[in-house]
Amino acid sequence: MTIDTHGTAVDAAGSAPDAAAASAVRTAGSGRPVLEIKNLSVDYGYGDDRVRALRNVSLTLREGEVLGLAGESGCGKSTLVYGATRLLPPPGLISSGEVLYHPEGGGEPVDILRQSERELRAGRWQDTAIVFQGAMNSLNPVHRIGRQITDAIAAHRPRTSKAERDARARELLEMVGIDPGRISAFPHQLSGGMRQRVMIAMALALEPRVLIMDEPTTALDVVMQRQIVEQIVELRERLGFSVIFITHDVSLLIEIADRIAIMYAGDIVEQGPAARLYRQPRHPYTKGLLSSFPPLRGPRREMTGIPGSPPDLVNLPTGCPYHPRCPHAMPVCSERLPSLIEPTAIGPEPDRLVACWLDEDPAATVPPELALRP
Ligand SMILES: Nc1ncnc2c1ncn2[C@@H]1O[C@H](COP(=O)(O)OP(=O)(O)OP(=O)(O)O)[C@@H](O)[C@H]1O
Repeated sequence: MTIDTHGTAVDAAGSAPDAAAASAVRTAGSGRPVLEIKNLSVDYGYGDDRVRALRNVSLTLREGEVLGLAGESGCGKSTLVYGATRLLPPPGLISSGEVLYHPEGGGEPVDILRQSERELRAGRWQDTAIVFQGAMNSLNPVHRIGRQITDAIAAHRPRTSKAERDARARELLEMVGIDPGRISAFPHQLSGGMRQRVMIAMALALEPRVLIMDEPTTALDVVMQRQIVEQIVELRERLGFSVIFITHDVSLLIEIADRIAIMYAGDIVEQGPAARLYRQPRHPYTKGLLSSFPPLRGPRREMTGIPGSPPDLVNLPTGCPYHPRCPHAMPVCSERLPSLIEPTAIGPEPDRLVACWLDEDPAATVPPELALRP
């Protein structure tokens, strides 16, 4: 057992048995990008009062992977996926960036931010489908669930016959664990978990390559959460789509994600393979998050949480926005914003990016007594 530069215990083989076991059963993606978000910035409102919800965020989703996006409430997780899919509610405004969608078969990527409304509509559901936060409440209460699924299919595939659409709706219900005999049920006749499964069935109706799920299980009890999450993972392995899974519960992501990106105050502060990120979190904020949620399996960790609260996005602190809460803050942290780069202080680590001065410049490491206190 060794202790890394941030004081995290790692075993000699560099493995965390619990998380590694969970990730071993997952299917690895091809590694080819399917969605590339580049330098995306989003503000809500204008002028000095604007909320700087995203600042130059870059993130790549690869074919066939589950990419987890975690961070405290208000850090910009939803804004990132709604911005990337052009579904931002007003007064959200994209001020810069591009979002490249790589079509199946390796054609030229298209920039979603520059597509016409018609092109966007064609791609929605077919290329990228989203299950929104609280989606189960967006089913129409006066229509049977079967009709709501077949309407979604008809809107994109008008040439299909009614019989084909009905058969597909039954198949989709079965796929998400609902008895196809319930096709004539109204939403109020189903439990919350079943309604959420219907929404997932609708999202999968046109076999999208990318499925975005924004806190898909938050409103459900833990048993139902677990069942639905397992189902999504199983469907992903069977159908091969890529998933962006948003949650504030990083422990859940360790179980289901191939890679995890951690957001803080409108930016990504760390990303890497799920098991490695769990075993050896590099950014102090990632460590704080990990100590805020009990692990679902494996040895217990001490739950300490993160002192303080996230910054006001209208008046961000100078330098690294986490420095006022960071137990390792140094003078440089309040002066300059660290870039999201391969951690050089410990030597390059495959597929890991960190935005922290501790990892960027070994010479910047100072004894604790000289560290800047909040
Ligand atoms: N319509 C809006 N008008 C003004 N500010 C907004 C609006 N929507 C979001 N914001 C702000 O943008 C920031 C990012 O919000 P966002 O919902 O993307 O965060 P999140 O990480 O998804 O949070 P949660 O986990 O609570 O959903 C927050 O500070 C929020 O207050």
